[in-house]
Amino acid sequence: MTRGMPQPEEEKKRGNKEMTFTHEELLGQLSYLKVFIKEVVRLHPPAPLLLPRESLQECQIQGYNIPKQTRLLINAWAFGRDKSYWKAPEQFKLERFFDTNVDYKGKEFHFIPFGVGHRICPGMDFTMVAIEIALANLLHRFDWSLPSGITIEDMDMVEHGGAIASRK
Ligand code: HEM
Repeated sequence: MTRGMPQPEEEKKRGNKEMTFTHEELLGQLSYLKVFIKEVVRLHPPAPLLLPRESLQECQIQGYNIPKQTRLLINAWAFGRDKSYWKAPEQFKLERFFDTNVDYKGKEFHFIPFGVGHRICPGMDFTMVAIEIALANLLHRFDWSLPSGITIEDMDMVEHGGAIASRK
């Protein structure tokens, strides 16, 4: 048991006897949750095009001439689904993160849901902890199921394009 977790008596009252974990089990589940959140932001970065940038001077990138003051959008959504970096990129697969250090902190350019470089999102660490706490509480406190008659296949997670990701 960890501090803050409901005590067995409390669990019994709620008729929820199976919800007590050893410290190791809890840590295992929390690492699983972290990887789960990583996979969500890989496939669905909340700011798919990051923030717009502007070139300060004329330059050439891969043979393309980029004039001064060109507005540049970086498609982080596409990087997260690039076949040359991710195996079966369209699949939601937690395993892809199990034995690797690939992270969203701006070192790997194919995984940049919070941007990269000196304008990287300063709220990144706060956000990831906040999502983890909120999700852990929702999962712990409620029994989740789809409404009757609805299957996973019926859930359409397709997003509409735009500055902020939301479902179509
Ligand atoms: C899921 C949550 C969030 C996502 C996906 C996100 C993502 C981003 C992205 C992609 C950028 C642009 C980085 C770039 O262009 O390289 C950014 C910038 C920024 N974010 Fe976040 N963000 C999140 C939450 C937050 C929170 C909670 C805060 C504040 C507490 C925050 C504060 C900022 C600020 C101030 C910038 C501008 C940084 C700069 O231009 O120097 N963000 N964020």
